[in-house]
Amino acid sequence: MSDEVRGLKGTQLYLNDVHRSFDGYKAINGLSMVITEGELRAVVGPNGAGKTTMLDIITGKTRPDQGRVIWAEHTDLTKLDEASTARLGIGRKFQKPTVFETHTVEDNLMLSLAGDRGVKASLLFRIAKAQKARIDELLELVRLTSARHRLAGSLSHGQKQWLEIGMLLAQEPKLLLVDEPAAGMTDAETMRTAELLRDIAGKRSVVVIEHDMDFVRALDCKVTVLHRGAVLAEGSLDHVSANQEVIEVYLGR
Ligand SMILES: Nc1ncnc2c1ncn2[C@@H]1O[C@H](COP(=O)(O)OP(=O)(O)OP(=O)(O)O)[C@@H](O)[C@H]1O
Repeated sequence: MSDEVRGLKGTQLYLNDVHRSFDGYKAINGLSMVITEGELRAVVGPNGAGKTTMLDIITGKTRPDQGRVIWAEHTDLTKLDEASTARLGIGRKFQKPTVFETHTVEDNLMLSLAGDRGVKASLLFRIAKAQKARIDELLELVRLTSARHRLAGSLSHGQKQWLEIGMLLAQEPKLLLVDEPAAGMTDAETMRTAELLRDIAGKRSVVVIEHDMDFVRALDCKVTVLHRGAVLAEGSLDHVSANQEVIEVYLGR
C-alpha cells in the first residue's frame, strides 16, 4: 500500500493538484481537496471560479489535463465517464429540477427506485413491501409526505428540487453533488433545504455549490472558497469570511 493510499483512509473523494484548461484559459488550476465519508461541504466562489468544472471533473464529464481524482481511497475517477461514476455512487443534482411532471410524487420516486427496468414496466410493477417502506422514508426525508399523490408538475419550485433530491437518494449515492439548490427558492424553502441537506449528510457525503450566504450559514459545515480554479480558503464560514483575500475577491463585491 502506498503512503498516498494509506493517507486516504476514510476519504470519499480526493483531488490533488488538478488542472484543466479550455483554449488556454485555466478553469481549474492546481485544485486540491479532500471530502471525507459522510461530510457535508459547501463550495463557494465568484463566477468563473471553476465550481461547475470541478463537478464536471468529479463526475467524468470533463477530463482533467493533469492531477489525481481518487474515489473511496483507490478508484481513479479520471478514467471514467458519467455513467460509470453514477454506478460507483456519485449522484449529481443540476440547478434546474428534472422531474416527471405528469407523474405523481410517489411514482417519481418509484421510477428512481426501479432503476433500469424502464418507465412502463416500473409503473405496472406492484410495489413490493420493502419498496413502499423505502418510499415512505424518502418522502419523509424530503418533506413531501403530504404531497405523495400530487402530480410533480403541480409542486412549487422548491418542492420539485426536494423531489429530485429524493429521486437521487433512491439510487443510494455515496456522494451527492448539488449545484445551487437554493436559487429561485423562497426564504422558508431555502432554510428547509439546508435542514434537508444536513439530514442526508452523514449517511453519505454531500457537496453543495452555493452563492446564497444565508443558506451556507444554515448548512453549518466546512466551507471551501474557490478562486481562479484553486482553493483560496477553507474552514468554517466565520473563518473564511474573515480572510482578507476572500473579502476582496468574493464577499466584498
Ligand atoms: N466546456 C468548456 N469550454 C470552454 N470553456 C469552459 C468550459 N467549461 C467551463 N469553461 C470556462 O471555465 C471557466 C470556469 O467556469 P465554471 O463554470 O466552472 O465556473 P463557476 O465557478 O461554476 O462559475 P458560475 O458561478 O458562474 O457558475 C469559465 O471561464 C468558463 O467559461
